[in-house]
Amino acid sequence: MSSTADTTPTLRMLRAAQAQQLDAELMAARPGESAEASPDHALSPHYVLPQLMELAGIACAEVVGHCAAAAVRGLVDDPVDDRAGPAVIRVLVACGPGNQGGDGLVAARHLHHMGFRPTVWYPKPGRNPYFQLRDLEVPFATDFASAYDASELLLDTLFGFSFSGAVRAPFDQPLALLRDRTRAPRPFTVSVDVPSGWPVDDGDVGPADVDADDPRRFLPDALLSLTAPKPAAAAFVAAWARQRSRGGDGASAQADGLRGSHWLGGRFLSRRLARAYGLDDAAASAVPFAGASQSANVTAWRLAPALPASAHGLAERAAPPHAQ
Ligand SMILES: NC(=O)C1=CN([C@@H]2O[C@H](COP(=O)(O)OP(=O)(O)OC[C@H]3O[C@@H](n4cnc5c(N)ncnc54)[C@H](OP(=O)(O)O)[C@@H]3O)[C@@H](O)[C@H]2O)[C@@H](O)CC1
Repeated sequence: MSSTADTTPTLRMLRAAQAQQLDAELMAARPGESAEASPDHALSPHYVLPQLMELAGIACAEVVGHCAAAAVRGLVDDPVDDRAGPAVIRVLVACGPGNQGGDGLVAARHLHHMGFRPTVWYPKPGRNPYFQLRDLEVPFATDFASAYDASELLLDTLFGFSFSGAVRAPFDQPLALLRDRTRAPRPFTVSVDVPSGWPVDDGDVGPADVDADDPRRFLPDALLSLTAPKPAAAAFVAAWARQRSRGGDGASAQADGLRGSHWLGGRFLSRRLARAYGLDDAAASAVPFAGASQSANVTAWRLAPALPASAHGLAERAAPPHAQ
C-alpha cells in the first residue's frame, strides 16, 4: 500500500495457488470440487471458462497491438512506413496445452480481425478456438524455429500460473530456442502471466549471468499479467531494471520505450473478490484500466508481495481437505 509520502500506485501479487483458487472461485468451484458442492457457489459470479478466456485473449491481442509498431521499428534499420498498418506484421502465437494456450488461440482470432498476420504454433490441439482459427484460415505452423524466424512479434502463451518443474516435450525445444536468442534481432516478445518456463512463485531475478540452461535467460520484451501479477512478474521487472543499467541491447530508441513494459489485463474482479485476495488496496484507490480498454500499462506501478497463505483464510480455501 502506498505511504502518504510516496504516491506510486501499487499492485498486489498473487502466488500460483492463490491465482488457481481465484480462477476457480470466478467459475463457482474450488479445485477438485464440483460447482454445486462449493460453499462459495452462492456468491460466485458463475463465469464460464470461455468468457474468461475471451477477456484474457482480447487483452493479449490489445497488448500485441500496442507493442507492434515498436516491434517493427526495433527490428529494421529504416523507418517503417506507418501507413502500411498491421498487415505487414507477422505475429507468431505460441500456444501451450492449458488455459493459457486457449488465451493465445482467442488472441490469434482477434489479431486476425485487427488486420495482423497471425500464425499459430499449437502442438497439442484440443480447444474450441482452434476450429475458429481453422475457419478463418489462420495458418498453423509445425516447425516453431522457422515460424519464429519469420515473425516480427511473438506472443508467448505457452505456460501460465499452473506451470511447474522442468519443461517436457514438445515444449522443451521452443523454450531452448527462446533461451538462446537473448539479443536483437529477434521477434519482439510478449509473454502472458509468467515468461514461459520461469518458476511462477519465484520473484528472484537470479544471478547476473544466468547459465545457459536457466529458464530466466529467456527475457521477454513485455509481460501481460492477468488479474494480478504473479511473483515472476517482480523478477521480470527486476531483470529489465538490470538490463537497462547495463545499457540495453542496442535496439532502437522507439522499441526501447516498450521493452521491459508490464501490462495488466483481465477485467473480471468484483470488489468482493478483490478484497478476499488482498487486491483491493490498489483496486479501490486507482483502477489502472481506462474506459473500454482491456489492458493497462502498469510499468510504473510498484508490485507488493502476495499475502501470506494464512491471510484471509486462504490456506484453508486453497487446500480443501479432500483435495490434498
Ligand atoms: N483468472 C485468470 O486469471 C484467468 C487466467 N487464464 C489463463 O489461464 C492460465 C492458467 O491456465 P492453466 O491453469 O490451465 O495452466 P497453464 O499454465 O496454461 O498450463 C497448464 C498446462 O501445462 C502443462 N504443464 C505444466 N507444467 C509443465 C511442464 N513442466 N512441462 C510441460 N507441460 C507442463 C500442464 O500439464 P499437466 O501437468 O496437467 O500434465 C497443463 O496441460 C493463466 O496463466 C492465464 O493465462 C484465463 O484463461 C482464464 C482466467
